[in-house]
Amino acid sequence: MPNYERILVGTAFHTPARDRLEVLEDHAFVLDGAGRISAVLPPDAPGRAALLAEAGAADRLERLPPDAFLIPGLVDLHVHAPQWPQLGKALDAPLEVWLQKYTFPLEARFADPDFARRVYDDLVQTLLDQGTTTAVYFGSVDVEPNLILAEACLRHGQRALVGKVAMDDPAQCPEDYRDARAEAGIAATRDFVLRLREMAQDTGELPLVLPVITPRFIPTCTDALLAGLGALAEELGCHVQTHCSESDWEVGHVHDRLGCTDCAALERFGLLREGTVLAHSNFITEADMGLIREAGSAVAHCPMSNAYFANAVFPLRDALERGVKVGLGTDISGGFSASLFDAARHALMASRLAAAGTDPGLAPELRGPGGAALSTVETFWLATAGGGEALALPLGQFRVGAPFDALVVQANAPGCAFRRFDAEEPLAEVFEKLVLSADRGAIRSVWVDGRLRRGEALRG
Ligand SMILES: O=c1[nH]c(=O)c2nc[nH]c2[nH]1
Repeated sequence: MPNYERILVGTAFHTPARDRLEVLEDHAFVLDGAGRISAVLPPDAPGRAALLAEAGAADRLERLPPDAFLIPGLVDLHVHAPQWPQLGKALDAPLEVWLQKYTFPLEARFADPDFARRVYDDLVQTLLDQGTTTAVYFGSVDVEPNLILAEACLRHGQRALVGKVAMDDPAQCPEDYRDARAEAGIAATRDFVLRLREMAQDTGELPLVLPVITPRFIPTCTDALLAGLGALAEELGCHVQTHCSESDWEVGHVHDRLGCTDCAALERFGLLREGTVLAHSNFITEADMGLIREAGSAVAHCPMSNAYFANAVFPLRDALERGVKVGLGTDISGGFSASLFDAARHALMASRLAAAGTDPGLAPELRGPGGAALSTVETFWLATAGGGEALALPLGQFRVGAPFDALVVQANAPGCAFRRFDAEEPLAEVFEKLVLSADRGAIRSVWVDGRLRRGEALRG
């Protein structure tokens, strides 16, 4: 029998492949002392009854109540932490105006550590409450507030990748909110990566918080900064994140300046790597998809902010069929919801509109570009295992050896639309209802790295 620290027993849903739902009915999830899954035992596993009896006697057993279900924790690939105070504000402005008028001045305020502490403490707790067990954060330009953000993630137990935003081009960045020069931005990024690694090192094999090298996007970064950060990512072996091909203005800017697409430029600068997360990528070409796939990079699909800033719909089906790794981002605060469930539902709706077309004046066969819309199973996969795959980390599904990052989702919670009236309702249908209707009120507890981080412990 496996070594164990805790055992949870209940019915779980996960998607080990993009189009495959697995219902693990009445399974026992055995967790080791490091918070990893050491075994997943079906009801008829030999020796299971004795193991559960022993764990119960040792007060190490938890059983899900009726109509509660385990799912993998949600992976949000794109969050701007310092934009939390302006969620929902000013989204009618185009991207380039929104950045200069609202966003850069707000991000600059995080140089005040008290403000950073107050906002980040609230953000991390709120995202955990919404079921986001892994968040990939853009921070701000100054180093210290990003360490405050990392510290909040460690304290509350949220898995995170945290990036110091690098931006140095005086033509696109405010005087008082940018890296002074390319060399200064590279040195500050190095300092941040090393200090964060030191802060997070004692949390086991896979540190709870990782650094991510974060050139904001090509328009705000000089060539020297982009090349220097590419070399630094290689030297330090870091994840990378940036925005890519996100709007007509942005794509035009890159083309006029560098004579190529964002992806081609990022590849040249050494920034397309395994574990690179490219937010948006709405205008990527077939050749760009090949570059992303070959590099092992991934797209953070952000359907909410795309609806405001993109002027187009991300070609999700095409990207998936060409083998591009894709996960989801809320894109707080270009996206107006903190919930990755909302992001998943917006991805589903965007894919349906893209598939069917939107012009009622056209005959149905002429209206849409064709291609299949997302299924509910694929939508859930994007929010969980797709995010893990994008980060090249063992997240988003219940696999032996993986950290136990999970949510207990309760049907019939007061005030919540995820309902179940019929105990005979097939579990695959309950799963569909969960994906499309569960919200904050249905999330009963949140586990990260095998530890309960939010909500209530269950009884053995
Ligand atoms: O949605 C976005 N939010 C941002 O903060 C940003 N910066 C560059 N491009 C961006 N897009």
